[in-house]
Amino acid sequence: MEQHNERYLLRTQGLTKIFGSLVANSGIDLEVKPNSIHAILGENGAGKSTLMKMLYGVYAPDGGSIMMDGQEVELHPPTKARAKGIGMVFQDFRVVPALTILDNIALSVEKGILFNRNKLKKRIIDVSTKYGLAVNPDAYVWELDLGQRQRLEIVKVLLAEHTRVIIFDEPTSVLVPQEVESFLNMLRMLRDDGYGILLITHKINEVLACADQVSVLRSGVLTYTANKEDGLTADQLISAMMGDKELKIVEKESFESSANELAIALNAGTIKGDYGETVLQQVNLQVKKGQIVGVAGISGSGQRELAEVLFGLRSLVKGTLEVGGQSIKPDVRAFLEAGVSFVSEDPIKESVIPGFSILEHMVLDGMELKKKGLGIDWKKLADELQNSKEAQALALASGNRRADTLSGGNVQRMVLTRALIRKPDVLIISYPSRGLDIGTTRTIQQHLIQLAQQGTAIVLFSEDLDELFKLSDEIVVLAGKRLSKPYQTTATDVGQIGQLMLKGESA
Ligand SMILES: Nc1ncnc2c1ncn2[C@@H]1O[C@H](COP(=O)(O)OP(=O)(O)OP(=O)(O)O)[C@@H](O)[C@H]1O
Repeated sequence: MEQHNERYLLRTQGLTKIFGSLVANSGIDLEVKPNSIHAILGENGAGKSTLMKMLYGVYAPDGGSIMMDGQEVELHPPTKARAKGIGMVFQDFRVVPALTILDNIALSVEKGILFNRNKLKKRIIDVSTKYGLAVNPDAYVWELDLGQRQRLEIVKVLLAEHTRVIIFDEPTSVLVPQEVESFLNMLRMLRDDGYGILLITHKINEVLACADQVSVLRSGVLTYTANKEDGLTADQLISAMMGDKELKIVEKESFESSANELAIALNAGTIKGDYGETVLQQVNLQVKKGQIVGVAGISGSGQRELAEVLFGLRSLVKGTLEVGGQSIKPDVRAFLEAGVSFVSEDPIKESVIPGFSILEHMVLDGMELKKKGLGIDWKKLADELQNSKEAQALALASGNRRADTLSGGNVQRMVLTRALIRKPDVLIISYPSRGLDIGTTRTIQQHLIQLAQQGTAIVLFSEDLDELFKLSDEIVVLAGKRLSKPYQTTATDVGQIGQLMLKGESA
């Protein structure tokens, strides 16, 4: 990396961004130093992504200035930011699935198609080995799981010519717990090599583990900055983020089902993946009314395919599926009518129509339509949504907001509200707290517990073992194309479930 002698690599003064009547960032003063990891914390919608997008040149600021090398710079559009040495690893990866890793990187770092394949391949291997990133240049991107795709993005940024500031937007939200430690190690290595790192995260333990400096955004204003030498603590950071609001404690009583009524049952199900490969073989899953069954497994063990079968988005190759004691055909309408709700693992990609408002999303598969003459009574729907317990608990934005103007966490709140507002008999929910700030995470967890107490059967997919243990009555584990028998949460522990995740039930 090129050496620079300034005290900072990048500095903003009074940086401001306005969307219509909303001031998303107001008067932000921020410094990125070399050899430093600067974590940015803040609740959903606080303005973190907006700030990062100005630094990466996606948005032009509406006010304030950005300095690099002692001079004011213009970073918009991103080509300018990249030329100045700023790289960004996004949450949604900007890669071409049909191409190999090598070709994807060639597209972004080489000029023209006449690049030297062997030379570039060697550079990819060298940089990925140096930072422990383990990528195979010849692998196709469609074959890669999310963690591998992220490593590709990082290699791309590192191979760009002038990179010295790297922005990571919630990088660990796509990683399984086993990958997080090596990711943090890589960040430390980058820091030690002189890079300035900006890290957006909702996970306080990650901040405590690696940040040299922390800043907190609240409602678009930078309200708090502290350095590692000042002694960072979790309590201090949480109260800087949340102010007087109290962080809820999630509590669950042990599950006792008097009815023993099965709400959803998969019997000897065999499931194929997108490419015709067998993903799960002869698996059984039974969830009673009012019960929460957690599904653990390392990513790519069949979570997505199983969840899709449980909502009629994918057919079984063999076996049967019953909802409320009745067999059901693989058709989403039938599942909705039978009282099943679904939250997919990647709502932004799979469940959101960018030009639609929140309210329009609600009626897509959530709220009952209110008729007015021959049309829909939108006003009545909007009132019903705004007054609903679910929307209020999750502080959902106003119903007329377009989904593509929402922050990532606010999209997740919309999708969760939509699934919960129907008070489903069965809820299939993947990664409920992905992208949510710490306060909202607790709210949704408590809400799921309450929903189960009112009789909803919940199948909970999560990579967060703490969350699975906190919420589930039983945990089942996906490994080696099988689903384990159910383990009572009170009679097992993280160690046993972790072993099962790695080795399956023969372990
Ligand atoms: N393109 C846009 N048009 C209108 N409003 C926007 C746009 N992008 C963001 N906003 C609004 O700006 C505010 C800040 O959003 P931002 O995405 O920066 O928040 P964030 O802190 O990154 O949140 P999260 O933790 O949920 O990702 C939010 O109220 C959001 O709805």
